[in-house]
Order: sequence, then structure tokens, then C-alpha cells
Amino acid sequence: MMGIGSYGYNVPISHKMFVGYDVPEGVDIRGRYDEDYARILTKDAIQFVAELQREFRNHINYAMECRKEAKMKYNSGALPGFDPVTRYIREGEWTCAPVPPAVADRKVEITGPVERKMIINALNSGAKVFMADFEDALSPSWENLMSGQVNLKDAVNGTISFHDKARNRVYKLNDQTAKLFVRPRGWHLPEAHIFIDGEPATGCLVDFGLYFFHNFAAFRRTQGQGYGPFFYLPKMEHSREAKMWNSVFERAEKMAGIERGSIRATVLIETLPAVFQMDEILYELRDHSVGLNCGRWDYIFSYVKTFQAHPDRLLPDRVLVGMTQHFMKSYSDRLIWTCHRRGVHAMGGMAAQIPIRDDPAANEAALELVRKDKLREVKAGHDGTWAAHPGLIPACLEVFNNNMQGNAPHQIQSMKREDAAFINEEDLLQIPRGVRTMDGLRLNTRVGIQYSAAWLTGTGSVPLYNLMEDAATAEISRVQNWQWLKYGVELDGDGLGVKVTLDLFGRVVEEEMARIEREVGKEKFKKGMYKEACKIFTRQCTAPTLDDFLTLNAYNNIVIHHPKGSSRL
Ligand SMILES: CC(=O)SCCNC(=O)CCNC(=O)[C@H](O)C(C)(C)COP(=O)(O)OP(=O)(O)OC[C@H]1O[C@@H](n2cnc3c(N)ncnc32)[C@H](O)[C@@H]1OP(=O)(O)O
Ligand SMILES: O=CC(=O)O
Ligand SMILES: [Mg+2]
Repeated sequence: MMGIGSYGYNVPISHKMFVGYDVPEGVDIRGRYDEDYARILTKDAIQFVAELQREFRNHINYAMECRKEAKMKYNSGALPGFDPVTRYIREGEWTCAPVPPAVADRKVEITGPVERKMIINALNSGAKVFMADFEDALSPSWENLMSGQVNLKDAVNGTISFHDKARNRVYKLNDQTAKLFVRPRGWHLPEAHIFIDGEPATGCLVDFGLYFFHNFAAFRRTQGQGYGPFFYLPKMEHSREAKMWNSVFERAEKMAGIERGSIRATVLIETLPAVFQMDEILYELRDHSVGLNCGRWDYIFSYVKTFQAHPDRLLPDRVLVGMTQHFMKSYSDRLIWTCHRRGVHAMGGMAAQIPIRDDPAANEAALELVRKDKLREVKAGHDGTWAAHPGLIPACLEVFNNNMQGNAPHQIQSMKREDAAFINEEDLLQIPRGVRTMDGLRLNTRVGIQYSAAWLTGTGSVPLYNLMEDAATAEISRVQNWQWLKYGVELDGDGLGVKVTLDLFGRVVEEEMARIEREVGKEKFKKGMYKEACKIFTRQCTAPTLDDFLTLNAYNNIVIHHPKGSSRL
């Protein structure tokens, strides 16, 4: 009844009668029709997305070409660094627009996919902010994206509820809820279920456009104290990409008839090139900015990706690349200095530990690691941090409440970190120290395959071995394997002189697949998409040229095109 395809074709089906979305000229919706989704995919909302697409498509194409050009430069041996052309921005005295009162206090922010029950749990979690994620934590299937929009609309309207029939439990919003930020996808991802003028739409414009169109008015009234909506912006590599977002925001404000500077966004600094552009990014967004965030996991991924052709910059085991490595500490310190100098929040990142339900001692050890990470952040001057799970909110809040300097709900004025002004290119690029082991190779493989299997079946964040895994952490596993294979590295931590070869990797994959089957059980293994995931992950790890993104390459596997309209037989 439905056509499965890499984007570009529909499977003809003979239904007698179709209902479909009412679309404006030039738009073709190839995703499944659903009455709930039709509340989101209204003609006016789609028209707004199409206008954004038409206005910005050339800019986006240009920005993506610039990414390719930068990659070629790095692949020929160049290092990323500060741009002499924009020195005047870095050295100039300017600040961003004042922080909106509604989000002055961001001590702890919970993140999670736009799943109905999780949205309610996150908003009720006691965190100050909830970042609802269309990105690292979400597998961007049509169902996930569209039901995510429905859920967010109900959340902003305050009407969201969820009935867990199996547990006979009804979920509703508390009186006091976290402030909502929404993270759209990155600039590079297409939305292959919506075609505009014959081309797939840009994923982030769909996420942003639909959410903004339906929610700006209610959000500003109920949550934003006259500001908003609020966003998180992922995976940018250059300030030109921030400039595009700024123009998108201005265009949206104009359409909505709201004051310029109403929309506010926090940019994740999570690519290596972007760390040299923090001032420039804030400058482009200075009327729409509410800070920067240390997206540590994608940042590590980006370090490997940027240096894919630099065999002298190989990473040690993934578990050894933490925030105390010099390049990571330098990045976080410079981010704090930059943000506070420009008058905005410097947000910390995500510790990977999550509560461990069935083992109190292990649970306490995990909590202690989270506390330690948060203590380091608050003492360094961060104004808030991220938590992956409601069970971590009280501990994170306690650390921030007890250790922030000054009386404000942030440390923007009280922790200037002038010492971090001297952090230079060498600090930011310093090669992480540590050893490489067979365990590291095995863990990358086991986690990468299991995450990919979850992603292919519609889940974008999963608990694996008591840690949160999402697209960013899986990327590290993938590119690290690729790097080790490409350069045939020696696993120097094992003292056996073993080199990573295709043959060794093949055996590791086989053994780890067997282990996964044992761990998840035969039934789940058979029903899940482990074999497909293994194929995709293995191909990516052994590809002669490194794929830019795991999810971009795997996306074709989750695109499902339906005939125009669905059956009403
Ligand atoms: C690198 C980055 O980009 S980080 C940001 C992106 N990543 C994320 O946002 C990850 C967010 N976290 C998660 O998705 C989840 O916590 C996981 C997948 C890691 C673990 O989830 P689970 O295995 O379901 O956790 P667990 O079973 O302990 O959950 C207990 C309860 O907490 C809820 N819960 C867990 N995490 C969250 C969350 N982040 N937001 C809201 N509710 C949550 C569960 O839904 C469950 O609710 P219930 O008791 O009402 O049924
Ligand atoms: O998005 C956050 C990250 O760490 O990546
Ligand atoms: Mg990220």
C-alpha cells in the first residue's frame, strides 16, 4: 500500500479516493496523510515554509559549498583558525541584546526528543528549560517529525496530555513548567517528504517554519513574557550560517508582525571550525542571541572529521576524550569568556551518564560523575548546563545553586574569565592525550551498530551500557573507527602491538554482532534492524572517503513516500 523509496519516486497504487494535504503552488507533500498532521500542514503554514525555502535556498547552497571548500583546505593540510578578516569583530566592543527576563535563569536545561510523553515529563521535570529536539535525539522519520510538531503545538497551548494505557497513567502538565526551546535540524539535512519547486525542502526550515508559524503567538503570551519563541541552533561551521539564521528570524518576525529581536536562539558551538567564529556568530545574531552552548559530543566528532586527513592527530579511546583534555577545557573556557564579554549565557553541555535503576552503587557512582562534571562547569563560569534525564535534575540544580558567583540567576557579570582571552589556536587544537585499545574499538562498534539500529527503527536517543547515546555520540564511534582503520593505527594501550586492519575490524564486527544478539536476545535481534545497521555502519567505517554525516547517509533508509493522499476506502 505504500511506496518505500530513496527519495525521488512514488509507487503507484490504485485507491478509489484520496484525501491529501491542501498545498500551495509548487509544493508536493510525499509523506503519509494523517488528520493530526493536517493540523500542522495547513496551506498557510506550508506557504510560509516554501517562502523561506525560496528566499534562502541559494544562501544555503552557497554555505554548503563553502563547507566543502573548507574541508578541501583542511584535507590538504591547513588547520582551522581565527579569520584575520573579522579581527575587528573579535576585538570590537559590542554586546548582544539584553537577555529576555523569561530565560534569565537557565541553571539546568533538560533535553529530549519531541516525543509526547517525554515532552510532558521534561516540562514537568523541575529543569528551568526544556530543549525539545528535532536533532541529535530524534530519528527524523515523517512520523516523528510531524507528531513532534503536533506535540509541541499542544504543549505550547498547555493542552498536551498522554494516556499510557498499559500503566493506566495519564500525563498532564504541572502548573510550573520549564521554558521551551526548540532545536531544529542542521542546515545540511533535507526533508525528503516535502518537495518545494521539485527539490526536497531544507530540514531545518521545515522544523523551524512549522513550529514558529503555529506557536509564536501562544508562546509569547504564555511562556516568553513577550519574547520568543526560543531556539537552539546546531552544527554550524561558520558565521555565514548564523547570518542565514538571523535573516530567517527577521523574515519570520516580519511575517508574524512582531518586534525585531523577539526570537532568541542559543547556538551550539559543536564544530571545530566554529570555535574560531564564536564572536562572529554572536555578532551576526546579536539582536537574536541568548548565548552559546558547549555541544561537546559533536565537537569531538568534528575534531576527528576536520582532521580526517591528518594522521598526526589521531584520537585516543572515546572514553578518554573528556572535558579535562586541554583542547576541550580551552574550548569551554574561551566560550565562557566570549559569551560574558558579549552579555549572554555560556551554557555547559551534556554528561553522558544516566540513572542506573537496578544497581544503587553504580547509580551513585554515575550521579557522582555528573556532579563532578557540573561542578567543573559552574566553577569555570558556565551559567547553566544540560541534563539528559529527569532523574539528574535535582543533583545538577543543587550544584549550580550552591556554586554560582553573585546574586543573579547567571554569572554573566560575575565570572568574566579575562584569563581565557589568551587561549589561542594552539590550545584549541591541542591533540588529546591517551591510548587506543581493542576495548575502545569494540565499544565503538557495538555502540555504533546498536544506535544505528535504533535510529533506523525510529528512536534517536537510547540508553546503552548505562550511558545516553544519540546521533552525536554515535558519530564519534563511527569516525573514530574510520580514522583508526584508515591509518592502520596501533592499539598502543594493550601492549600487544596490534594494528587496526580491515581483517581485524571484520572479526570485531562479527564478534560484536554476536555479543549484541546475546545481550538483546534472539527475538529482539531478529525483529530489530541490527543487520541493516551493521551493514550501514560497517560501510561507513570502511569507506575510502569519510561520509560527512552518519544520519545524512542513513536517511534514505527512513524515507517513505506515499502516493498523494491516503486511502479513505
Ligand atoms: C549530544 C546531545 O545532543 S545531548 C542532547 C540530545 N540527547 C538527548 O536529549 C537524550 C535525552 N535522554 C533520553 O532520550 C533518555 O533519557 C534516554 C534514552 C537516554 C534514557 O531513556 P529511558 O531508558 O527511557 O530512561 P528511563 O527508563 O530511566 O526513564 C524513566 C522516565 O523518565 C523519562 N525520561 C527519561 N529521559 C527523559 C528526558 N530526557 N526527557 C523527558 N523524560 C525523560 C522516561 O520517559 C520515563 O518516564 P516514565 O517513568 O513516565 O515512563
Ligand atoms: O548537541 C550536543 C552535543 O554535545 O553534540
Ligand atoms: Mg550535537
